[in-house]
Amino acid sequence: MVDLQDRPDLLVVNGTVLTMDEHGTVIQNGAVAVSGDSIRSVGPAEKFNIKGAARIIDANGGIIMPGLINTHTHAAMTCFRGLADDMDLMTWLNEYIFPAEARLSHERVYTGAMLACAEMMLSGTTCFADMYLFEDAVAQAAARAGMRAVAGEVLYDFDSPNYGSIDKGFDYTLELIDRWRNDPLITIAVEPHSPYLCAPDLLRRAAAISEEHEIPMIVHVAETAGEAEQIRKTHGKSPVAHLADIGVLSPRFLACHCVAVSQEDIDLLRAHDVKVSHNPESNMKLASGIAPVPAMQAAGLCVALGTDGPTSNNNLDMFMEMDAAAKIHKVSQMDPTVMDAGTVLRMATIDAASALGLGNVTGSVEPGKKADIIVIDTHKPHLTPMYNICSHLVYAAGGADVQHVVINGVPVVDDGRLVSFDAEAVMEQMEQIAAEIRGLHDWTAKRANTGAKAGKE
Ligand SMILES: CSC[C@H]1O[C@@H](n2cnc3c(O)ncnc32)[C@H](O)[C@@H]1O
Ligand SMILES: [Zn+2]
Repeated sequence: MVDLQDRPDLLVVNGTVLTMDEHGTVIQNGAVAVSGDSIRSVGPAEKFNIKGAARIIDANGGIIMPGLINTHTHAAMTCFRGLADDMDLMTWLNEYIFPAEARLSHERVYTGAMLACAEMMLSGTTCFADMYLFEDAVAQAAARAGMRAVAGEVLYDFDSPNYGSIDKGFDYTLELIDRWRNDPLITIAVEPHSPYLCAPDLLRRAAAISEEHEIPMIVHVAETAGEAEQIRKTHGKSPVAHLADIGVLSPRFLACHCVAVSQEDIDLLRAHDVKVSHNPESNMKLASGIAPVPAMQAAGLCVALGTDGPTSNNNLDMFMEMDAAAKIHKVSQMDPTVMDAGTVLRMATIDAASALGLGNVTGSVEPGKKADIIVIDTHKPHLTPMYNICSHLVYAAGGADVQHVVINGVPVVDDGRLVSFDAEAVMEQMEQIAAEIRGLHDWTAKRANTGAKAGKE
């Protein structure tokens, strides 16, 4: 018997536990005991006194595993999902997204982020890293929803609709750090947008804050070849070499995308122990390219997964992201052995936690870690039979198969229903925001994706 002197607050039983610990331990008919916000013990079910638990979650023969971690998104961009698709990054940003974002407010970002939290929790994501405007609203939304989040206000060289000039942007970031310092769910990061929108001085100031407060620094890096070209023209080197030269790379630096990087760039990233967030669906949708992830992993880099914002993906489902990550590199290298399912699962769990500096907090089902746990219902036609758990999770399962979600010891999705807040009310508020956005412009006049040319409309 596992020594459970006190009654656990929660016992998750009757499932296969995929721990994602360093040995890749899988426990058939396992159980996980939770006390307060933390995992107390993990093992075969027969070692637990089931009657002793205050609350029981029955996994019903399914999979008990760590919650998925989305290492790069712009959650509140749910406000603009589907507003503009099928165009390149710069057209999309300059002609559609920036004009729409000029009307953002704290309240709208809060609603957009709440909606994103509902979508993420229902599809098994327990933690996300966010970069956006009015980021205090995102932190408030995540805390209210009961989600773990790493949140950072975007910083760039021009005036922001939130804080105005860059000095105020740094003040805003420092206030966020102060306000959320002891929060159980929220970590603040410093988040300059990218080397193409941030001068070296801004990037150095951000790096100093990251170092002083020991918080992540999250930056878009080498998302497209066009961006790399622009940096080469301005600074005479690649975006990664430029960042290394100005002295801002560190183990706390999370570089998002890293599509347009060379082997020398990869070696530089490794030398500084920089972490990478890979966003394959966004990179495909915006035709940005394919990040050389197998080469990064071969060099020993920690590469995690992220969806990017819900306007460039267009969903926040990490199961779909895992599927895409596993397949895109196979076809690009014409080699089906690259990016196997187990590797991809690590990128969405334990490697993602490490990339965010949360490796001791979350990302695996192990005693002492916070109880961020999901249960997958495998009693479904598309998951029967199950020869290999990792294979099913990456190639066959979807967010809709998530049955239970526990974050920081609190059940937030129960039998497929969100229980931590009223998602219906948030959807109604979002419809009001959308009505105003629709009224801003004749968006459809510019849009190329109506299918009209093909005679579909
Ligand atoms: C990310 S918050 C700041 C700013 O960036 C815009 N943005 C959204 N997605 C992307 C992307 O993939 N690359 C670069 N910039 C992006 C967002 O709309 C905000 O204005
Ligand atoms: Zn992004």
